Amino acid sequence: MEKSLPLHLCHVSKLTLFINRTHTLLHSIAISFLLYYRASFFFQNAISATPKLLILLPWLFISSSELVLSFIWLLGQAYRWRVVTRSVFPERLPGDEKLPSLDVFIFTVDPETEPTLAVMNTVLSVMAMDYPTEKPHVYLSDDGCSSLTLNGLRETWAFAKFWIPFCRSYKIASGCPEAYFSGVEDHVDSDLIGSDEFKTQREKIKAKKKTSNHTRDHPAIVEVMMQDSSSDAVNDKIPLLVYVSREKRPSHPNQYKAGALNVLLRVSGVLSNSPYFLVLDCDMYCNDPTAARKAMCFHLDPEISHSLAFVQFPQRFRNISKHDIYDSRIRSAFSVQWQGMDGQRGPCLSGTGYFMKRLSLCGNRLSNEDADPMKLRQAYGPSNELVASLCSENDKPHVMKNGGDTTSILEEMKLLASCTYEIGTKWGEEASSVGYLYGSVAENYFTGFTLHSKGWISVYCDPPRPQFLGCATTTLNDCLTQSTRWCSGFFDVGISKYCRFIYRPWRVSILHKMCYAELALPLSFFPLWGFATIPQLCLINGIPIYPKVLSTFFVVVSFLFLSAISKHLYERIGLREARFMTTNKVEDDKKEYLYQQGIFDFRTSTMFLGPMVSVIILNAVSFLVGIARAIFIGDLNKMFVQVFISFYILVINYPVIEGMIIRKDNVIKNLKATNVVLKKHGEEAGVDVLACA
Ligand SMILES: O=c1ccn([C@@H]2O[C@H](COP(=O)(O)OP(=O)(O)O[C@H]3O[C@H](CO)[C@@H](O)[C@H](O)[C@H]3O)[C@@H](O)[C@H]2O)c(=O)[nH]1
Ligand SMILES: [Mn+2]
Repeated sequence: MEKSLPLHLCHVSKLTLFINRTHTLLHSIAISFLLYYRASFFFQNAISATPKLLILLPWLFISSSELVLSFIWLLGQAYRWRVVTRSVFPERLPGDEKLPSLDVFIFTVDPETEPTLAVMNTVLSVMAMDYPTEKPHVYLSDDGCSSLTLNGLRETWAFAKFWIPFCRSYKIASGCPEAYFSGVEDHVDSDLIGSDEFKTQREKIKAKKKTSNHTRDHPAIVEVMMQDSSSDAVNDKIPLLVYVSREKRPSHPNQYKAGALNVLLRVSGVLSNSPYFLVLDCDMYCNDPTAARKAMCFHLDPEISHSLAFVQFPQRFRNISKHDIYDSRIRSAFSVQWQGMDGQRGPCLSGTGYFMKRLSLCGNRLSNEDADPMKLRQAYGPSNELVASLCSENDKPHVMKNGGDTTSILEEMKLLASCTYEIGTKWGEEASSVGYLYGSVAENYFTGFTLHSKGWISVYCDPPRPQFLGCATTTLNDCLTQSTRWCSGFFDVGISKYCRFIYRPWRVSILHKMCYAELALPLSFFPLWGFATIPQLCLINGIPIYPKVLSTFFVVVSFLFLSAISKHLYERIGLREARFMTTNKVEDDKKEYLYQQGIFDFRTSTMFLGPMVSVIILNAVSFLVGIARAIFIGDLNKMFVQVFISFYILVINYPVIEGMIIRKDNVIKNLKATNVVLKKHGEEAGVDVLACA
């Protein structure tokens, strides 16, 4: 009886479905009216007199902006079409002995920006997961090849022998020591911290830290930490822990995280070969020991298991402030888009916090007739051990435990982690089924996308307690660096032959295609620039480009504005709470203070600040000109929408204006400097513009 109960349920809220679809319908009717209004202008002008270029050009620009925005909006509706949520029942899983073994991959690259202590906390948190003692195997990939990280891992191994039995015995809610002990800092003796002894100790540690290798030219290093088989009580056993630093040579491209992922796929293949693996960024500790069991509720469900590639958990962050001024929690992705995609073939691969089926990346095509060792070697490389692991039954105990030859296995793993191993093989090759794909800095998006194209599905699991907690980017500079990397990564894929609409178009539904296309095509810059400059320049020059107040089309424009804003607020507030430049995870007290207080930190490059400041100056000028026109010429009726747009842009950018004019702190230095430079350059141009008006 118990067995027939489902392991998970999928809910579709009828109310949300109704609201979303009605909104889509009404909004698209209004858009059609607006497009009709624009088209009729060109039509009338074409048959009447020849329109002046000065009027035609802005109309053309604003019409194309509206067209592009409508297209983006239309793509975005795919997320709203069928939003699903899921619940899981880990207590209904089969007994511990029937659970599959699980490899865990953790990645770190630089001990300077990714503090070793935080990485070790992540390692311990997964080692302490509530999963049968011998089944998880934890691998740490260190792309920085730092002795600090390796020594840290050795220490962690020693500490784990005490920590993990403690967590198991007392059912500690989070296996991350830092999270568990936080609060203890309050009791730290401040006299001790001020003492000379403390200072000398700190300097010693600092000096030790500097001895880290951190090089881009080194051989592979692999170290396996495991208990001897004679170990005592079950509760005292701890998972296998492996340190891997792949070989790096300046002459060989390292393929960033995708390269590191493929090395761990191979190394773990010969050592533990678990049928599933969990991928975590170094800052994402496991916040709920039952996370793996929750994922198994999907992977072990016979109904979907054969086609399920991965279970994605949302990225949640431990350092989000009340105001969250930079939207560091990435609400649209994890609260709207992924749920919407889950109603189709499944969410995107988010890079961290997911449980992947090994078969989907290694050996998808391995039907019996294909399992020719020669062919396998061509695809997977020369390692016999690896080919054997591909052919063997999954879930086998790892080789070393069975008394295998330790040295030869270590040598094999070093071969698998060498930078020449992939030459001539199919690793990372586009459209092969071998490993993570190269060619985009957003390896997660690219790989997830091709998995979906090959017919695999994914599910999104978002339980109330965050399963994994990471460190969000909390400075403007980091947020901009991160989104630039993502956009260029997505765009690389979007404009390649892997464009969602042309790559294997028959494999996925039109709605799922639309979701992927919406992410891959960063077109919003075009309407954004259009709306931030065209109505304003026209206002300054006295050219009306929107309907008069209280005309029929004015109602259409107002409806579109209110409909867009209210839907946005409903989703964000009402509903629920090209080089891989890694983000900084060091908590800087001053920056952290600003973020927590909701104070914008403008210490970023003028490349980002320049456009922002110019737009604000333009909108301020056009708003003032608009008001002056209303008073002296009395044409507010014709110009109302344009005056309103300028005003609205100024209101939503208030923090920048505050930084430019009111604030005196040094955090806004760059902004002030940009402002001064722009003013100087703008003065002459500004005179010209005003002269035209
Ligand atoms: O050459 C590299 C570069 C990065 N990393 C690791 O990749 C992870 C993600 O890097 P981070 O700087 O934190 O980037 P984020 O923007 O936070 O990462 C998101 O976006 C990436 C794709 O751009 C995905 O790979 C990540 O999983 C996803 O969390 C970190 O653990 C790094 O240590 C490596 O192992 N090797
Ligand atoms: Mn990160």
